[in-house]
Amino acid sequence: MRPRLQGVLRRLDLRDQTDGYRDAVPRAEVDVEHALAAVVPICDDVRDRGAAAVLDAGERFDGVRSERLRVSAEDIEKARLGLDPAVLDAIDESITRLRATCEAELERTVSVEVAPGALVERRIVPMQRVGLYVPGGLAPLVSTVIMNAVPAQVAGVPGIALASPPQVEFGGLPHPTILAACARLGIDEVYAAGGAQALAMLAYGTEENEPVNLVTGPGNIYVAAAKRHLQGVVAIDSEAGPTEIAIVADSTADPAFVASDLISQAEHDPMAAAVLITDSLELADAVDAELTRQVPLARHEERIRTALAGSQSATVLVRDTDQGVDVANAYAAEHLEIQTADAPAVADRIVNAGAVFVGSFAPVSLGDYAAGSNHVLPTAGCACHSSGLSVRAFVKNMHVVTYSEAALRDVGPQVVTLAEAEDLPSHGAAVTARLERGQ
Ligand SMILES: NC(=O)c1ccc[n+]([C@@H]2O[C@H](COP(=O)([O-])OP(=O)(O)OC[C@H]3O[C@@H](n4cnc5c(N)ncnc54)[C@H](O)[C@@H]3O)[C@@H](O)[C@H]2O)c1
Ligand SMILES: N[C@H](CO)Cc1c[nH]c[nH+]1
Ligand SMILES: [Zn+2]
Repeated sequence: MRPRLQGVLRRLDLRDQTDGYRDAVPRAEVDVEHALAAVVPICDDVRDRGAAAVLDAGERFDGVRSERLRVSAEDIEKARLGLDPAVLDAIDESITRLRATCEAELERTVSVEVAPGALVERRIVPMQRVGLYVPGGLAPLVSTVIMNAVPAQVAGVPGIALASPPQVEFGGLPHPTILAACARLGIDEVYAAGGAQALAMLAYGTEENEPVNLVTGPGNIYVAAAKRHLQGVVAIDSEAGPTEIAIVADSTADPAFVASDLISQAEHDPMAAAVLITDSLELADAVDAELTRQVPLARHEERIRTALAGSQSATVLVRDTDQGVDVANAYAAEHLEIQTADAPAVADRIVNAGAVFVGSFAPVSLGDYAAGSNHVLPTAGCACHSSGLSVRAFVKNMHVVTYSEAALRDVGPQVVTLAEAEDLPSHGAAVTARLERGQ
């Protein structure tokens, strides 16, 4: 049965509402919390049985049993040689732009002399070993290799492992374009593993692979749930689950652009969310007409129809752009486009979004591939507390404290006083012992 195509997007009228937007905005019926029930036993099985459990889960969910988890150097090289030169050029452009952003964003070591001879340095150190996840269920997301790997490399991470689902048509290997992108970036530790089992493999380690300190990358609802479950065993970047696009648009927006951008992200997953927030009934009608025209022309029409007809997608009617901004901030979309008069001023008022795309000529698709921004972004409202992937995810801050004897003598009495106030006199004694020795 075909999913409902009622005016393409259902309408939610919030024009009379003045608060409570967080509960009113569209959300998927199945969320990360629900998916945990499927994911926890998979992760536990990988923790307990190692590589065999990863291969079993691959057979069950990806329909193919890989010969082995680690992809051989020969298979990576074969994929590199088979890559279309035009795709290679596009990969290189994407790498160059993202690298420029990452290099500028990398924080430097800061040294502060808080008193004479009293030095506190904030040293930036890279994570030592990270696991990058690249989706491959519905589409081989070669661009996600770039979005994960470039910030890790700019941060100086010495150990990088990457996992992507085994593909039936490639004999249980990840998609060859993904392998070719790995070759281009010099990543040689690649595993044919997808979903929760891949993340558990990276987090716990198996007889085939060493565990990592951090797992990054996007994926479907099961990948997002696995990240929530494994957080603590490893660090994660954010819960970057099924794609979302919200567009704040007024009567000045071009309905054909708005519709094509909604469709572009609905193309990812039947669970993808596409939300138009507008104060213009005329625009809402015109976007529906454009969706009706454009959706049947799309290659992944069924997936798009399902996403647009789902409870997670809607047109939200608002009184004016000010209310639109409030609704957008309450929704905290992964991607937020602003297609209004004076879009930069409206964008300045956005505080919750994974990434913001300003004006008619910055579609989300640009950011997906080659804007120089990162496309691994928090979903399901997590943009209220989490950030998109960047070099910052791949480094730690470490304070390094160096005091001379005179500098310790200077502040020592205060340390002793505070230690006494906390009823921890041995703390104070560790300082007094030094001060008495030097007298
Ligand atoms: N937020 C972001 O930054 C971002 C970026 C790119 C893509 N995405 C999202 O990534 C997702 C890619 O999804 P995908 O499915 O194509 O690839 P995927 O690689 O994320 O997921 C495929 C894996 O899902 C697992 N799986 C499938 N059905 C399962 C089930 N019933 N129970 C347990 N595990 C199951 C399988 O192990 C399979 O290997 C899309 O939702 C897309 O919107 C998000
Ligand atoms: N829109 C996705 C982020 O949600 C990223 C992507 C990769 N390829 C195409 N799009
Ligand atoms: Zn996309």
